[in-house]
Amino acid sequence: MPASSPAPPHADGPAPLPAGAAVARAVGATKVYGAGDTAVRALDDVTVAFPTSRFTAIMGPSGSGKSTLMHCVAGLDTLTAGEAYVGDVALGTLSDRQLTLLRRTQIGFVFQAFNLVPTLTVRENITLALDLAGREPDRDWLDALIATVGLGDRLHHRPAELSGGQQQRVAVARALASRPRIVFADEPTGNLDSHAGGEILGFMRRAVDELGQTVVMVTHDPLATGWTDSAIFLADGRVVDELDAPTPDTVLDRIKQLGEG
Ligand SMILES: Nc1ncnc2c1ncn2[C@@H]1O[C@H](COP(=O)(O)OP(=O)(O)OP(=O)(O)O)[C@@H](O)[C@H]1O
Repeated sequence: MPASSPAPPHADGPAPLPAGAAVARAVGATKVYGAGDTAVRALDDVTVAFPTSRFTAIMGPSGSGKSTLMHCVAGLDTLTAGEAYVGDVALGTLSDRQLTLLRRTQIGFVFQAFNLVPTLTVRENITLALDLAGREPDRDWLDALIATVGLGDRLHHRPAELSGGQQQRVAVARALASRPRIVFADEPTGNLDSHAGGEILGFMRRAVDELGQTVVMVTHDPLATGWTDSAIFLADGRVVDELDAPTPDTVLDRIKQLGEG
């Protein structure tokens, strides 16, 4: 696949952002679930930015607010206070319909469960969202994706005929098919063995390096963080640390320090 400059969003989308600009960000993000004695402050004044064409990990102990942060920045959940932005659009100003449209056109999702449609082929799964939106896939982009996924000979298979790792590669290709501005991955390797997990992480790394994608991944796994450009650490709903060019060793050290702190 040819190397390319940072991927402009799909032709229907907004103008490309300058290099280093934040594709998505949260400013003073606070999320409280419930009320009164049982209220849970899942996010407590979080300010973070996810720069374009970077692979960022969100780490932290169970219950620290990782998924909540991702869901609020991706427009799947709303904040109690503060604001989340995709590009320069403040999500809190959008109607439900506008939010759905923004998610559909600008954001890709990968979840721990692969969520493929069992009756469709690999190729149909990859282009499903585009087909539903009546949009023509960008052929060169799709070819590059399919080559990167390495499933060119499986395009007419159904998900049940693939291994878990292969199914997740299809799910990642599906998330990238519409050339979203940003891809959010929630524990994408959680259901995979370390070999298949490494393949998925390598694939997302290539999507960032070669296709200019922006990827944000929630993970518990220090090994997975080694594939990313930076790691943000949450604890009790707050950002407590950030690490550039993380390695499994530096991440483990940091987790240990945070645990002792
Ligand atoms: N819908 C909800 N209603 C009430 N409380 C919630 C809801 N979703 C999350 N929480 C609470 O908010 C806090 C943060 O949860 P969140 O799922 O964001 O953490 P996490 O870091 O992603 O955890 P894990 O690693 O276990 O997935 C937790 O205390 C959780 O119990």
